[in-house]
Amino acid sequence: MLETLKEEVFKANLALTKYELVTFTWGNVSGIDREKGLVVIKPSGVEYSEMTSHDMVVVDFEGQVLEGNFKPSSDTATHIALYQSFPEIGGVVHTHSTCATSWAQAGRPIPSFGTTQADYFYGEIPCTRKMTREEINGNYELETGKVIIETFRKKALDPIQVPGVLVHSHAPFAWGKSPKDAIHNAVVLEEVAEMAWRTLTINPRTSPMEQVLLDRHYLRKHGENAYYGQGEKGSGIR
Ligand SMILES: O=C(CO)[C@@H](O)[C@@H](O)COP(=O)(O)O
Repeated sequence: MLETLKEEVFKANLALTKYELVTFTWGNVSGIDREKGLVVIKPSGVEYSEMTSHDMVVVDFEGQVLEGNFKPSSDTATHIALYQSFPEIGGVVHTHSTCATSWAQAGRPIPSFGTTQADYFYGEIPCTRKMTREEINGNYELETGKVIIETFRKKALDPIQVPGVLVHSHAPFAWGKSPKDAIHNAVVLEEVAEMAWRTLTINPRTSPMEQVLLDRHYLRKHGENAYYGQGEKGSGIR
């Protein structure tokens, strides 16, 4: 079942190690088949070096395992909540990458200080509120998804324009049109988290970049008038 998507999700999970976004098994990637309404996700706690594409787990929107020899990632309910609320996304990544996680632990959004971030995120990378005791002791992973969605709704953010978030006291989630695209955004998120930290170390009073520069960089790579790269006008960066 869903062999192509399994291969795609497996390769994306391996990319987490290639880009040094995970320690041990602290991360997961999933992909969705929107037509079938099924999600393919990494098995929980299985070493990346031992994993094969056949170990990927197929779940439905209720989190029921339809195929797979392993239990799905412990974060499956968060991934499903994001797929349900953000209908345009096709892949989700969760990591505990060092710099992005440090911002999440500090409970601070990552300001848009420069064009590296502006090329991928149309503004700051938000941080959720702290989760309540009831949320943590309840259906924790589902509630994690809900607090992300609440953050985007309250700030009126478009998940396509801002393809990632920091979960307070936890770590980042990123997403994209596909599992590969989500990995791309997770890599950028970690890079800009480190750059922002260093920027504030050099100058604690650094202000966010000018809106005109943010617009110029984001919009030349995304949207109908995008012109960056080799594709047709409007095809965007990837
Ligand atoms: O945050 C955590 C654990 O606290 C998980 O995201 C991480 O360890 C990955 O778990 P899975 O192997 O995907 O179940």
